[in-house]
Amino acid sequence: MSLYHETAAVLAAPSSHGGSLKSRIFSDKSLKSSPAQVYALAFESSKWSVILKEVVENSELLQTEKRLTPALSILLVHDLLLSKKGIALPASHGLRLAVEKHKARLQAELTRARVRRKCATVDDLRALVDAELGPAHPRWIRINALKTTLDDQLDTTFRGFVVVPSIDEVVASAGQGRRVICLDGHVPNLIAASPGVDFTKTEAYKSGAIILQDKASCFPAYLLDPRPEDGDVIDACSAPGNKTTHLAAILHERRASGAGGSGGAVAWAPRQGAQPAPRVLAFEKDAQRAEVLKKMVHKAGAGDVTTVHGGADFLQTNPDAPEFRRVGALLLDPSCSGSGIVGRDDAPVFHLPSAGSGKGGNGNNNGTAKKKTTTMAATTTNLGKRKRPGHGSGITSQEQQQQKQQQKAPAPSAPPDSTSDPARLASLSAFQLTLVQHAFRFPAARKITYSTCSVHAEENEKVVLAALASEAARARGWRVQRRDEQVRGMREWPVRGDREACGEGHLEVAEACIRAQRGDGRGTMGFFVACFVRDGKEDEGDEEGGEVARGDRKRGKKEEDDGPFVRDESGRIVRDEDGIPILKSTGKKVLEMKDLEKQGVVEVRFGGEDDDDDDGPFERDAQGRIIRGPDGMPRLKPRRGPKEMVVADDEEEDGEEEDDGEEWGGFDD
Ligand SMILES: C[S@@+](CC[C@H](N)C(=O)[O-])C[C@H]1O[C@@H](n2cnc3c(N)ncnc32)[C@H](O)[C@@H]1O
Repeated sequence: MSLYHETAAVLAAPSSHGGSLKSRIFSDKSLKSSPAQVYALAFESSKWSVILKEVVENSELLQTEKRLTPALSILLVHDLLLSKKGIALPASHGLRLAVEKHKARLQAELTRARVRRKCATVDDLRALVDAELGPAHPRWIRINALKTTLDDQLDTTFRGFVVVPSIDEVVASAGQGRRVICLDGHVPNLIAASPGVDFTKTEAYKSGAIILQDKASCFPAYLLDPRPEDGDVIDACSAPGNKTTHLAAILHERRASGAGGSGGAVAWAPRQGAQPAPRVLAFEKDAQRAEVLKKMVHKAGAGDVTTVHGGADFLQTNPDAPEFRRVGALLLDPSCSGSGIVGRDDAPVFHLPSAGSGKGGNGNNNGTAKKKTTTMAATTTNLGKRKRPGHGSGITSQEQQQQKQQQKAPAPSAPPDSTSDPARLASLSAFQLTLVQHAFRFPAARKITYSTCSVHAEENEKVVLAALASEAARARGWRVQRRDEQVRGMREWPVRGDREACGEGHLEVAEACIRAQRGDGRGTMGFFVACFVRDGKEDEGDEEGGEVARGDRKRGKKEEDDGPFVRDESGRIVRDEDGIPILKSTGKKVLEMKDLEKQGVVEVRFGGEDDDDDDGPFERDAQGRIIRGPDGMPRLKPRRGPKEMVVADDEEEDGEEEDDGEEWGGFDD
């Protein structure tokens, strides 16, 4: 069967089986054509189908060529008039001949359709069609610190890309054929690149030096902020492993920079020369998915620091077992409804021409569906939800593979398109709550992130509130990590939890929760994350684990007594926006973010959204390159004029910060 017949068949299949258009195509083992080609043709033709329907109807193609079906006519006319390569069939193929002999007439109808829409050129018309799809989604690329550095990647993979200061410019570049990148202002080592640029062919991608990972999906590991003195880190629900490798990369950077956290001391490796270095313990219940996880861990170079527990149910672990006595942090990213990614793969409506209508039929359509339109989409694709695929060349099968891996896996038995089913939501949230409560029981644990790619409060804020109210939380002193305690990028991220879902009595919890919304211009998918912390007066674990944890905190306490810097109640050094510790001697006190903003001491700037001047909000060196901190985070320019930061001379000169290995933490509290 030809590409065109296969694509027409896919578009005709009922969407109630197999999920989105993309997942149906890529999971269809019977396809002879490349799934990427089928998807690109289906998507692009659907995108143009309102216009092509007019062209086909007004040219009376279907009346003349009886062999053509309405779906085939749209697909073939699309390629004839709009694809650079033309119809992908041999020159003598009957279908190709049937359409090509009407080329002049079809071309003339396309011109009329363009003029009706007041577009001077086909490119203008293309821009109009693209604009109807809504904002494009940037390509998010995490630089894998286990294998490379941001600088190396800027010099290699991204050589020739223009660095722009805002995500808006990245998104806009989609329709301009430009190759631009923006260094993310919230998550270190993260780059947003022009939509549609295919990185899967690059050496960096193949070697694991760069990882395609949505920005929001980078929040949990960054928010958890694992530090060597935290000990081992559990990733409870790991496959395919993006967050696992992110955790490993952060730990690696912390160790490489010799930086500890609040106390500045590296607790594990150097201690009496005997303690093993902290590890990431990655659990994955599904044995098949665990294989993907293992591959990903290996490819990312995280194998040395990661232990994969494949086919292992995290809920069956015994938190008091000796192997977990050093677990100080956990990342929980359980199966969820996936409602935050619903629509990500959906195609535009596929409009079909009527076989009976001729000139004058729908000639005045102006870009939206008419009542008379036969929309196969009503039964074939999810209506109204749109997503552009890889721009231009279409999405590749490798990309698709990775995107599929990156998607939250619904519970294996879950039916597709059931992201809002109340019974399923209830069962998912019960499972999610159990998971959090289980994590609370790890004796040396001090911080836990909980995340989903769901938009439903039932799986998000409600789980957090229920977990906080549980006996397990109260017994061990778990609380939510407040916004002002979070790492800088997360503190400054503006989209917070659902206040209504939290209720008047829990607005601090809502503020502590972090959300990301698809389609709000920030370029992320729908996502949720919150962090639980405890201060550690309660249970400290078994003898050895407890002893180690106590040792670490003692060191922290000593530094608190000795050190010259202001610390927060968790013992972390309080810093200004440039990462400069605040001296006790200056008398500055810890303030709420809003107070700091009001006073102009802290400026909340992210992703270049607040672009001060021509070259963006970041500091640059003499060559114009953006200056970054050791964690890869671009350095923000200091405020100017009356908002200028006041930095006391002695703070700048004080070498103690770097001496005690605090440099890394410069941007994170
Ligand atoms: C949302 S996905 C995790 C995505 C992953 N964190 C990432 O960023 O690449 C959830 C995973 O948790 C696994 N899972 C669900 N319940 C589990 C359990 N009780 N123990 C371990 N893994 C579990 C699922 O099989 C699925 O692979």
